Amino acid sequence: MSTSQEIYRAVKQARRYALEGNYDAAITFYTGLEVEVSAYAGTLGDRPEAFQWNEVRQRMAAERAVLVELQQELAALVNPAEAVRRDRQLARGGGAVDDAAPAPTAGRSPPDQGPYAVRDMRPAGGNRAAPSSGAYSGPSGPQGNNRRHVDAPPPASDWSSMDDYTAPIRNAVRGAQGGGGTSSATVNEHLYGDRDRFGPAEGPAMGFTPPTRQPSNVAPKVAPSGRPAPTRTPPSQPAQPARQNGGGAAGGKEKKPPIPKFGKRNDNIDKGDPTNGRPKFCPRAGEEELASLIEADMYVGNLNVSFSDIAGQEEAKGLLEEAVVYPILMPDYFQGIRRPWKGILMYGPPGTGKTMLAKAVASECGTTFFNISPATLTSKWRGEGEKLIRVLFDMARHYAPSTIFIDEIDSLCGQRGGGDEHEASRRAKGVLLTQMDGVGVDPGKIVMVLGATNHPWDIDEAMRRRLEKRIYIPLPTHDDRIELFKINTRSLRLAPNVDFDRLSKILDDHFYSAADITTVARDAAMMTMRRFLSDENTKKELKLRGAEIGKLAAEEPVSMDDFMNAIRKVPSSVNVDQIKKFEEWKKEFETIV
Ligand SMILES: Nc1ncnc2c1ncn2[C@@H]1O[C@H](COP(=O)(O)OP(=O)(O)OP(=O)(O)O)[C@@H](O)[C@H]1O
Repeated sequence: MSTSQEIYRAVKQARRYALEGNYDAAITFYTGLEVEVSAYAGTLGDRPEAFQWNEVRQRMAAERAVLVELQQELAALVNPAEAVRRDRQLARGGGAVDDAAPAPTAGRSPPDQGPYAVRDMRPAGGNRAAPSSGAYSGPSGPQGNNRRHVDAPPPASDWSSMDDYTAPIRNAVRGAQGGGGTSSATVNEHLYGDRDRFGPAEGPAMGFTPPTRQPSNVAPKVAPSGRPAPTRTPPSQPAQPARQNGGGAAGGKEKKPPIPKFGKRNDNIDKGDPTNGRPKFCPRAGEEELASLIEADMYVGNLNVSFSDIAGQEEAKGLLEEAVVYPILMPDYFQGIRRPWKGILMYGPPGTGKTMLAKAVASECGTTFFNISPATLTSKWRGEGEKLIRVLFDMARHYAPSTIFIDEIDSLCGQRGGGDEHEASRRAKGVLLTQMDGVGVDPGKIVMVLGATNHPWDIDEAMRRRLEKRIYIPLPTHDDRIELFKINTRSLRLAPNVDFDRLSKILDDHFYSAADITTVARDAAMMTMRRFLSDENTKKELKLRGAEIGKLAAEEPVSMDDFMNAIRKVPSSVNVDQIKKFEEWKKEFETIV
């Protein structure tokens, strides 16, 4: 077989790998071919064929450069750190960093590979031929075989098909480079119709101000497989993605789910549908499981907690209203210097209602609520934590306006650098910080990060800075305790001697949390049953007349003594030292309002 035929076949194979997206294999092929062609041309001296082969080698190098560029763009799309690196490089005026393949040097094989051995990076199980079977093993060049005649390369028209393979993606890449935005964001827009399809790149480190834009009415096109299909439209003809919610007038705004008036429940919300009628989030291939894990912790609309269920905490409610609810209700006002806070931290002793407040906020303003525990992010998914966080923020943006609630945020973002800090959780933390930097970038997609902690002093400085608004959730006051007793005994019959004011005074200076008072009320409420069952005869009849006895016990009023006994039995779960520590931290770190 002639050299030209072998090389021609090998180029076709390289292009096939490129078409399949197996850029690693294609680049390796090209690199090997360039070496071989260069060596062969060198043996031809001054013959015209040598010139022709050198031209072919240059063409191969150009095609390889396109692939290297594509590979870097794709890496940047999925990896914010890579995106930052690329953006910096582009800002410096550099082109693609060709670190994926060495420059061809005659007679030298690519590093770490046998001549032209191909490392297949494609996922296993796909419809593909084993690359090793088709790998180009080098032409029977002058070094290896006796060459009987000099081959000229095939005619130029035969080499022209590479463009067909990569044109759509390359157009998107070029559109990005010429489009004025971040390259990865613009590529996202061209390919997927959504600039932050894979989450924004690192904010401040990029060295540019991310452009603000109107709320997106762009939905990714959905391929039959259920995954978004690339919008293969050249930059001159911007993609026209399908409109969400079944269409609407051109240029119309995205139809958002109705936002209930503050303080009222939104009964129109479809509680059975976590997407609330919106197009379902399409995870990237391989991230479906992570997306469904997050979906399990995702709620829309009414979470059955309203501000009126929460006793006291009036100041905290007011601050949360201003920090979370109003920006959603008045997005145009909360722009520029008034932009919503990146993150809000609720801190205070345990059982003071931090979780309830987060749920009430989400219920009151109809946001999508993601209740993520650090355990989800770090334990089972150790190593996947970074991806999980990125998918979480992707989903939060997709279902915006959203609230991401991270309870015990200190356990995820504790003081860094300790020797025992697991590398994976250090990386996960880094991704969380980066994503938080990106939440305020798009005013059309409000995502609030609401953290809660009982140990604010354990939160590291980087996270503390991003949790810009800090709200102390203190122990209940005298009046709050009265309200707590009232809320918790709404369904009970109370004896006329029950005096909540007196009970609250008894608890003064004893550091009872709201949860402690709830336990006291619950315990008191059980006293009527205990009284009934202290009678041995009634106890014996329980199996026969259980329902009837239960009804009688429920009708029995709960007395003041019941509450007093309950207080004796239920100790407070907070002590004076803890309160002092909170107040010191508050003095040092709480935002002044
Ligand atoms: N302000 C409140 N009003 C009414 N009930 C409350 C209040 N605070 C706490 N509770 C009661 O205490 C329980 C625990 O509250 P919640 O989980 O919101 O507290 P937390 O501050 O998040 O606690 P932790 O820090 O331990 O997670 C609630 O289910 C509720 O019964």
